[in-house]
Amino acid sequence: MVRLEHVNKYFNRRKKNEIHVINDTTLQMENKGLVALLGPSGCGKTTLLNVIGGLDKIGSGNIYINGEKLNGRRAGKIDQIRNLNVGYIFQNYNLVDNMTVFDNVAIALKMVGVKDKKEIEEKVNYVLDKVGMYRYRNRYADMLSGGERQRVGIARAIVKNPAIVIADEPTGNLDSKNTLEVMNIIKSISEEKLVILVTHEEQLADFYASRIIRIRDGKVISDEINEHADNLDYRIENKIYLKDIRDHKRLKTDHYNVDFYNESGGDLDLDIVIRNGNIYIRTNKPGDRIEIVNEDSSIEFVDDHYRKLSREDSAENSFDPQKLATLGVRKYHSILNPWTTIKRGFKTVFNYNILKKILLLGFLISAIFITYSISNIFGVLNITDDEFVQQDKSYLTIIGKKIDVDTYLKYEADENYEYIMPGDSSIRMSMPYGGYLQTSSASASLTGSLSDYKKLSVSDLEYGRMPENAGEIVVDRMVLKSVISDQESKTAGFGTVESFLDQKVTVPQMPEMKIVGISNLGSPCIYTDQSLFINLISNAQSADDIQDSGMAIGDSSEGSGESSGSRTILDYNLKASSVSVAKGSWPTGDYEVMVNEKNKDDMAIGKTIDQKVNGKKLKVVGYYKDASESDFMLVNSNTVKYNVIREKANITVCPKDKEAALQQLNAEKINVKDTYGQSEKEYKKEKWSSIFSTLILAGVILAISFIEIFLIIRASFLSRVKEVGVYRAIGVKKNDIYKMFIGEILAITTMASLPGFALMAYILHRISAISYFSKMFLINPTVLVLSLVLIYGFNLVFGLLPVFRTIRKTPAAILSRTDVN
Ligand SMILES: Nc1ncnc2c1ncn2[C@@H]1O[C@H](COP(=O)(O)OP(=O)(O)OP(=O)(O)O)[C@@H](O)[C@H]1O
Repeated sequence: MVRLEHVNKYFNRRKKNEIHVINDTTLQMENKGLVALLGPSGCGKTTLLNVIGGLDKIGSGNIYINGEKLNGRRAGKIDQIRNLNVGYIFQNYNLVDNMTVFDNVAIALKMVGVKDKKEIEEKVNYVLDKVGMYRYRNRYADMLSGGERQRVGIARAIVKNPAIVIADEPTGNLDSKNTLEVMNIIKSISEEKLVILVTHEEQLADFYASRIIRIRDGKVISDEINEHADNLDYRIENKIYLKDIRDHKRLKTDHYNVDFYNESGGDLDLDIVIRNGNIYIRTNKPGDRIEIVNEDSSIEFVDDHYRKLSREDSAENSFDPQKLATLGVRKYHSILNPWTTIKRGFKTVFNYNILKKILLLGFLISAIFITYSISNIFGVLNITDDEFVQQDKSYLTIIGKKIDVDTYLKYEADENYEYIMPGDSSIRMSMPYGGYLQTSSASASLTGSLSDYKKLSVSDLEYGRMPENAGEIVVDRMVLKSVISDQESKTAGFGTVESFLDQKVTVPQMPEMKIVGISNLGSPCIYTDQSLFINLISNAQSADDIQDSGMAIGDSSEGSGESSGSRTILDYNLKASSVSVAKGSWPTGDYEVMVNEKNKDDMAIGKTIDQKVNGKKLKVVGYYKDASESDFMLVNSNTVKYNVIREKANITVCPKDKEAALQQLNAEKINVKDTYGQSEKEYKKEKWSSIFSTLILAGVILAISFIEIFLIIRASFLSRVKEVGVYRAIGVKKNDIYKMFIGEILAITTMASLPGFALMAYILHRISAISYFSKMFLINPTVLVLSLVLIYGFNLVFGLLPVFRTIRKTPAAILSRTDVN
C-alpha cells in the first residue's frame, strides 16, 4: 500500500525558475490494481513516481510504502525499503548494457538476497519467458531493440515479486505492437500487485487502468475508479488488414495467383520477372518504393478486418506471481563480495576498447614516475650514520685549545664518567695483508674511535667472541666497511666483514693484538682494554695526525722539545721485557726518564735534560741496553699520559649518562660538544641544502603523476556516470557501486601500474648498485611498500572521487543528468 500525505516538492526552490512540481498531494493506493497517472507533459508525473519509488526526495509531507515511512530516512534505508517493496520500470529501460539479459534480471534477485543459483535461474527464466525474452537471455543488453529492452526492464522489475510496480511511460518508446504486448503484461501483473503507471496515452489508461488520477501543474485534479472501456481501439501501424482495403484485384491462371490491394488509389505499373527461382520486380512509376514482406520484416499482412482489442485478448498474457514468491525473509543485500569485486574489475578492464587500453599507458608511466620520485626522495634523505659519525656515539668532547693536566685529572676523578681520554679518541691501527703473495707487504689501515670493550656485551657482536685479555680487540663493522671499500682489501681477500676475524693488528711499539669479535653498533669503534688507551693514543697514529711523524716529546706551547730530532717517549713497561737496565733504575716516578746508554755522555744520571713534559724537564734515572739499538725515552705511564694530554686539544669523555653530563657541563659553561648529535645536525644541514633542488624536482614529478592519474580516471569516469545512474536507479547499494569501481581501479593498477612500478624498481635497484647513484636512489622494502601504497592509494582516491561526487546525489538527480546525454 502506498500513502502520500500533503506531499510537496519544488525544483529550484526560491529561485526565479521555481517549480512547485508536487503540490500538496495526498493519495492512498491499495494493494492491487493498475493506477494510471495522466496529465500533460511537464505536470510532474515522473517526479511523483520518483518520490514514491524512493528515487527522489520530497520537500515536505510524508510518504509511506507498505507502512514504512520513506521520507526523512538516510539513503541506505530508503534504498532498502524501495528494493524490498518496489519494482521500477523506466521509460528508457535503464539496463546495464554490458550485461546479458539474464544478468540484468538476476541482479534484482541478488539485491534482495536470493543466492541459490537454481532459484535465480528458475525465476529469471520464468519472467523472461513471460515477457517473451527467454530466447535472448544470453544476449548483451546493448544488442536489443527498444521493445526487447523494455521487456527485460519489466522482467527485472517483477522478478523479485515486489508489492508495488512503478512504470514510468513504459511504452513511450515502443511501437504499437510492442505497446500492446507490454501493456498486457503490465495489466496481468496488476491482477495481484499494485501497479502505478504513468502514461500520456488516454486510451491505454482507459482500457487498462482500474483507477485514473489526473494531474495538472503538480496538483491532483481528479481521481476516479475507471469503468473499463471494454475494447481498445488501438491500431497497430505495422499490421496491414487486407480485408479493409477495398480496391482488390486478383490475377489467377494455372500458373499465376497474384493479389493487388491498393489502399492509396494510385496507378500500379510493375514488371515482374521470374528467373532461376528468383523474383525480380521493377516499378515503372518514379517514386514508388518496393519492400519485401517476409518473416523478418516488421510489416505483417493480416488476411482479416481490423477489430478492436477485447478484454479477452488482453488477458492472454497472464502470469503467476506464486512462481516468484520467495520463501523466507528477504533482505536488502550487497551483490558483490571481494572476490567478485576483483573478478568483475579485471573483466571490465579486459573488455576496454582499444582507446581506453591505450589510456592505461598513462598509469604505467605515472607508476614509473612515482617509484622514481619516492626512491629519489628517500635516497637523498636517507642519511646513514656512516656518512658522518666519527666517534663512539656515547662520547662527549670537551673542547679546549690545550688541556692542562690538572683539569684532565679532575675530569678523570669525576664519577659521572666511565673513563676519559685525551684527544678525539680516534686511532689508527695497521693490519698486514699476509694472505697473498702480491699483497704480503701491504697492510690495511683501521681507523676508529677508541672504546672500552667492557661496554660491549655478547649480543652486540655480529661475529666472533668477546676479548678475554688485553691482546684481543673487537672492531665495529663500520670501521671494516671503509677498509673493504678499498679495492686493495678485496684483492687481498678481505671482501667481507667476517674475513677480518682473527687477523692481527699492530700499533708501533705495542704488542700485537688480535681481532676476536666484530660488533654492529653503528659507531666506528675499536674496542680494547681501557688500560691500553694512553699508550695506544700515544703510539698509534690517529686519523688527525696522519701527516705528523708520530708522538714526540714536547710541549709546543712552551716552545721547546718538539723537533724532528726528538726521541719518542715511551712507557717503560712496554719495553721492560726487551731491554735491560744498564745503569740506574727504571723510571717509576713521574717525570723520570731512562735513556739508551749510548746517550750517557750527554745525559747524566740525576740530572735533568732539556726535553719537557707538561712544562717540566725530565730527570734521567737510568740507562738501558737494547740489542735493537732503539733510542726511546722510557718514562712511567703517568708521564706518557701527561705528555699526551699536553699534546692534544680536547678531551673525550665517556659519560655514564650522556644527557645529564651534557646538561651539567653546559651549566658549568664548559665548551662541550655532543659530537654525534652535532655532526648529524651539521651533516644534515649541509646535505639538505644540496638536495633541495632534487627534492623539488622529485616532488614536481610526483605531482605530475598524480594529476595524470586524476585526469585519466576522470576522463574514463565521465563516460560511466550513466552506468552509475542506472545502478543507483535499480537500487544497487552505494557500497556496491564503490566496490565495482574499486575492483576496476585495482585491476587497472595491477595490470598497468604494477608493471611500471616493477620496471622502475628493477632499474633503480641496478642503478643504486653503482656508487655514483647509491646516494641518489634508495631501494629498500620501505621505499617499495610506500611506492606501492601511493600508487594504489592515489589511483583509488582519485578514481573514487568522481564516483563519490556522483553517488551523493539521489538516483533521480543522477539520471536527470545522464538523460541529457
Ligand atoms: N531535476 C530537475 N531540476 C529542475 N527541474 C526539473 C527537474 N526534473 C524535472 N524538472 C521539471 O519539473 C517539471 C515536472 O517534470 P516531470 O518530469 O515530473 O514531468 P512529467 O509530467 O513526467 O513530464 P513528461 O510527461 O514530459 O515526462 C518539468 O517542468 C521539468 O522540467
